[in-house]
Amino acid sequence: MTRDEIDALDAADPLAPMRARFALPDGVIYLDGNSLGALPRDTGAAMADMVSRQWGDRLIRSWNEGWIDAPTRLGGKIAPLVGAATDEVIVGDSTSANLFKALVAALRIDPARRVVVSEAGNFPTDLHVAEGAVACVPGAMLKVVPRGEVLAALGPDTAVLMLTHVHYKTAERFDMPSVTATAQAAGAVMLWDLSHSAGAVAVELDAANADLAVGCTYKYLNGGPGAPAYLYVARRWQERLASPLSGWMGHAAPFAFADGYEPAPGMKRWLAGTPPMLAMAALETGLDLWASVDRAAVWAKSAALWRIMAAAGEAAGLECVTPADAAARGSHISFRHPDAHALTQALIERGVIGDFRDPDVLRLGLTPLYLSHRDVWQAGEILGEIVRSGMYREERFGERLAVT
Ligand SMILES: Cc1ncc(COP(=O)(O)O)c(C=O)c1O
Ligand SMILES: Nc1ccccc1C(=O)C[C@H](N)C(=O)O
Repeated sequence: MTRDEIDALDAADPLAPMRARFALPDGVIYLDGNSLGALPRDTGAAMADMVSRQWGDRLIRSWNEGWIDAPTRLGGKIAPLVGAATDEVIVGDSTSANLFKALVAALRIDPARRVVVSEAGNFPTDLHVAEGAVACVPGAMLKVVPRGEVLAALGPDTAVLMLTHVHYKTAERFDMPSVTATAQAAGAVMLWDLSHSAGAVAVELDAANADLAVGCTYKYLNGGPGAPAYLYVARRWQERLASPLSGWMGHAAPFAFADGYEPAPGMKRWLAGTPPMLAMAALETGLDLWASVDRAAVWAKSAALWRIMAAAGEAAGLECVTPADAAARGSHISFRHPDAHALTQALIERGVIGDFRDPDVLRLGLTPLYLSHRDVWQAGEILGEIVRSGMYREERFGERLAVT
């Protein structure tokens, strides 16, 4: 594509005004919003209000002025982004903690079903938490198989199939409706991790008849570092499942201060402790940005940005490990290269921030809310220059960072 064609795409982009809603540093093309989303301009003021007015002035009265309902209110704001009803999503804890709650609850449905099936190479926390969850349920075990074998691994002993919808490394996307149907036909419950999906691609949990889902909010939802995660429980499960982390905020009447636990109706039972209100304030600002956004335009732009970077990678002779079919991938693009770490560092030196995924993947996040077509095109030009010049082989790019 020529630069004029790229500029024409930006001129016609209905999402172009969203760029001004984010505070991005000058001289940086940020292609890591799939790891830590950018800072919305309104977040600072919202947090200042939270600190000085809500906490400082209103003090404990704030719990009755919007705080106590924040987990369900924010869940309701995430719901349309994942194709759920507002009363099927709650915000709280981390994705890891929500995975644990969902897995143990699913393992308790039927004592004859004791196996959690998942994909080798899934995001590590999913597998690590599953290891921990099966250790808490007598007789339970984890079966991790290659991606192409997950459906064949389902059997009469499978309690739950746990998969990440869009793969963190390759961006490969499972077909949610058909995988969910296959798991359920085998008698298993389907648990999706939507961390790389929500805000990046269309997700229709209810239409796919999903059972359980979790996801993080600090990537495409721009909630801030370590922002609270979310949990989805399909309505038909809500009165049948209970959280193994039976804390007082999930009690039917927390302020009755009873000794015995009685789960709250609906999604509130999945809360454990007190919601982190400072973090919730930042997250709510990120979520509110989505209210006015045409989601179909976001999914279409994700695909268009991807094609621009794919063309640049191809021109530079890079091996793309992300599927070309837009329906079979998420919003990021990954290239395999033996010097992927050095390439990532060289890009960062040139102002293009992407990331490296061990052992050999350069991963570039293409967030449609705040990236222009020109940004992605320019990043692609810089990537081509770096590859062709071989400058990434210079010694200074050899040092490994602790957090990549
Ligand atoms: C698929 C997936 N699951 C879970 C997580 C993270 O979980 P947590 O927020 O608990 O660290 C990530 C990324 O951080 C992820 O990519
Ligand atoms: N939470 C983090 C903290 C520090 C550095 C990265 C992360 C990520 O979120 C990584 C991301 N989940 C990934 O798909 O690689």
